[in-house]
Amino acid sequence: MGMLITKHLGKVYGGNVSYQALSDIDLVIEKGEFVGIMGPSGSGKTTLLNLVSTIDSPTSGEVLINNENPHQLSSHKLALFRRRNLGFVFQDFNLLDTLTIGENIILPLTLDGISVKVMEDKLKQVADKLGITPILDKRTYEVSGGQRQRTAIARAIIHSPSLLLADEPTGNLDSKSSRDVMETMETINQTDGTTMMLVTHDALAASYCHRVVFIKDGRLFNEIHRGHNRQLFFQQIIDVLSLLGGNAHELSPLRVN
Ligand SMILES: Nc1ncnc2c1ncn2[C@@H]1O[C@H](COP(=O)(O)OP(=O)(O)OP(=O)(O)O)[C@@H](O)[C@H]1O
Repeated sequence: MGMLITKHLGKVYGGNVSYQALSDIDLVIEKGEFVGIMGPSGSGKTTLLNLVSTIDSPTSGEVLINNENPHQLSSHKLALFRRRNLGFVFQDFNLLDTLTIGENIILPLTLDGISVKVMEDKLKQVADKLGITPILDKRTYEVSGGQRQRTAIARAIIHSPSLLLADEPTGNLDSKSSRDVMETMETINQTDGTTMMLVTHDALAASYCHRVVFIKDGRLFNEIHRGHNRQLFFQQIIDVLSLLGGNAHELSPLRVN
């Protein structure tokens, strides 16, 4: 039984000319799996992420998370569902500059009316796990890009979501910080068993996943599984990307493994 299941999921964007961005996506992600979604620009990756994260609604098919279809919930219940089940990590970190690193991390808990003592304990735990304890009192503009992204990951996991969704988490990072961030995500996946779905153009980032699913023209194209060798997986990812085609600039963020 999958933790995340999409059944015949489809999205047509309306407007003057309607556009079929996703068609018939059947995807099962098991509890504890770490799955990457890749594909050329415009293939529908963000659309898929938006449907799973409930930011947008499907025009056909359904999404089940922990056996529940969030798109059928009332807006109040949906807000609770998101807060309890989902964590989000974005390319541009989405941190608030007026708050410290620590305040940014506990922000989701303040919405749930949790006591200060419990918040402080959780903050300590998560900051230790992510190696950002020394910077908790700094402002977001006083720390590096990698530290900002680790802060964003800390914020995304502080409420122990069952599904962590990441949209190009290494998109604004150099290769060393990308590696740090992906190693952090890998550790969280292994130690907490958090299920993860990551949309990325970055083959290095994708090589940390257990499985990479490729989308082309809004449809599932292929998927490959990682064995024990991440370097080999990286090469296999590059091979599928070249098969998929796309413009040269889409492959430019590739980093050597
Ligand atoms: N709100 C919208 N209205 C109309 N068309 C849209 C909308 N959002 C996306 N599209 C179209 O749907 C297709 C899929 O877009 P999507 O953003 O999901 O692709 P992507 O694979 O994430 O691309 P990229 O890698 O460039 O971010 C594209 O052709 C895009 O132009």
